[in-house]
Amino acid sequence: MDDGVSTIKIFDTTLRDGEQTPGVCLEAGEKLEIAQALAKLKVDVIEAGFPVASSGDFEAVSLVAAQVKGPVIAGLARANQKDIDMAGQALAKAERPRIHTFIATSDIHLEYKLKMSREQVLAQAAEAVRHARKLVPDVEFSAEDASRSDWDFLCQVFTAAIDAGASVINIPDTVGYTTPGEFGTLIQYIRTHVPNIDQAAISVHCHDDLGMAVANSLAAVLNGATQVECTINGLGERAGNAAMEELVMALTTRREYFKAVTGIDTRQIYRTSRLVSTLTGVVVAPTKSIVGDNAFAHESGIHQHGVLNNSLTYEIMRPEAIGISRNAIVLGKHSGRHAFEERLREMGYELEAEAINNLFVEFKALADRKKMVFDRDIEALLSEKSAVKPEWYRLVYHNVVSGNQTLATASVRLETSAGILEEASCGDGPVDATFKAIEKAVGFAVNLKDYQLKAVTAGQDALGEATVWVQQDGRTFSGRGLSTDVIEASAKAYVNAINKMLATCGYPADYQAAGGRG
Ligand SMILES: CC(=O)SCCNC(=O)CCNC(=O)[C@H](O)C(C)(C)COP(=O)(O)OP(=O)(O)OC[C@H]1O[C@@H](n2cnc3c(N)ncnc32)[C@H](O)[C@@H]1OP(=O)(O)O
Ligand SMILES: CC(C)C(=O)C(=O)O
Repeated sequence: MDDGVSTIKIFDTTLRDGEQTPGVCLEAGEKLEIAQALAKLKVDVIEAGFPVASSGDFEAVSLVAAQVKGPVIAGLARANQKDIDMAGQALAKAERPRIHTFIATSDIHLEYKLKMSREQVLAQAAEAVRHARKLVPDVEFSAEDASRSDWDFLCQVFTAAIDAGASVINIPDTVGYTTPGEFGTLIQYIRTHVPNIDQAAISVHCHDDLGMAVANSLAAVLNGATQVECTINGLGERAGNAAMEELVMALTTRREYFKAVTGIDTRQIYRTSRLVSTLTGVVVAPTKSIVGDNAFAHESGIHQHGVLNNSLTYEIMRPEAIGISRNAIVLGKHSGRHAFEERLREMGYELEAEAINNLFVEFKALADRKKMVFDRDIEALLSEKSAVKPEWYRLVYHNVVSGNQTLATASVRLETSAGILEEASCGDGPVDATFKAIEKAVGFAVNLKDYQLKAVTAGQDALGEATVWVQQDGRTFSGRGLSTDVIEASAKAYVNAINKMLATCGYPADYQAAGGRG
């Protein structure tokens, strides 16, 4: 604490707990891209994954550890030697590695899940921290399901973990069960009943099952927690985690109340939210606080009147504070490179000259098809470029004949390293016909789980953004496509999802057995 104002560390777990959102699966390259955005946002800790979970996650944590500088890079590990060793290896190249080890402390988890006694859990927690400390100097210990644990046992476990060398003790509300008043009291209890608490930082990790993850985290801050764990857009297991943008903007907007600051560059919030939404395929609800489309929109006359006179009448923060520009210059096909570059800078992007040149070419192509190019269009172009695209297949051409009296018929041409594939198919509407033609071209059955289409901005000439989810080996992969032609956007999204699926799972076994065709 300094002048009564505490500094709250932001521990971002978008890449670990956020990836536990059903249907989300990020490749190593996608995790790296999000981690780089998080570093720009100036989070204090990036939990990059759970290295023992899969070779893909091990690779992702290693990549982030090697390439992302600035924040502490953490890897999760159960309280056992194998997990901790794997985490240590994955973090080997990190500037500032942290092993985050955990074990449950609630009786319900001990009895039904771990089948361990309290004494065993206590000993295993201490042993795990001791072992992790042999590998890295910074170890975080979490007592899973802390909020439903016996408070005195919890304090014993934390005391042992700190004695064993934990630098951070984390108090998760794993199942989103607690309430702000109760959680604040628990933090106070831990502060007064763990004798060596001064040797460790207090962290909290709240879930949103009852919609109180952010409120509970803030109650913890008011009671002495100095690290909060959270995710972009509130992603996470079940109903998700505390949303970083909400926590940070609550602390920023109500600074006089919380008497706390973070090191976050809030102007990076909006673009990070968009990037995470694009790469995870999880759409942000329009009414979502801070980053939803409606967060700064005013529908009713009385509100509009007030905002026109002074935005403070109905806005408690400025959209510019999170990186949304209110009066953006609208760019069009007559706009030049200077205006385009200036707009990118205002939007918080710092791109290399070559990247700007490439983007400018795409911007001009879009401006030819669309009267006005808005910030959201530019973001969409940027996020499409950013999405990792292992290009097994590339859509070169598509054509559809469709109508209310005609059976929709589509033909597609795909390029692969082995040459050109062309196929045609009928279907139940133009999108179905196109997907069927693509499926015939690649030569294996694709398990389509979901499909979504939305306009990026308003107007008949708006860019259409298609998202497609496909499944293979029990895993879900999302693909995204962008075009003013919604069938083309859909076809691109389908091909992108197939490419991502192949990058992780390889070709389906029956396809390989049949000799393939790509
Ligand atoms: C609250 C949280 O969010 S915790 C993080 C949750 N995230 C995940 O589980 C995602 C990644 N998980 C995985 O990929 C797999 O579950 C793995 C690789 C970790 C383990 O897979 P498996 O070996 O097949 O075990 P499975 O998941 O079925 O069961 C978990 C095992 O870990 C044990 N376990 C669970 N938590 C812990 C812990 N914190 N410390 C030590 N052991 C634990 C369980 O008792 C069970 O042991 P058992 O196999 O001897 O019965
Ligand atoms: C591993 C811990 C911190 C966790 O994710 C939880 O308890 O929800």
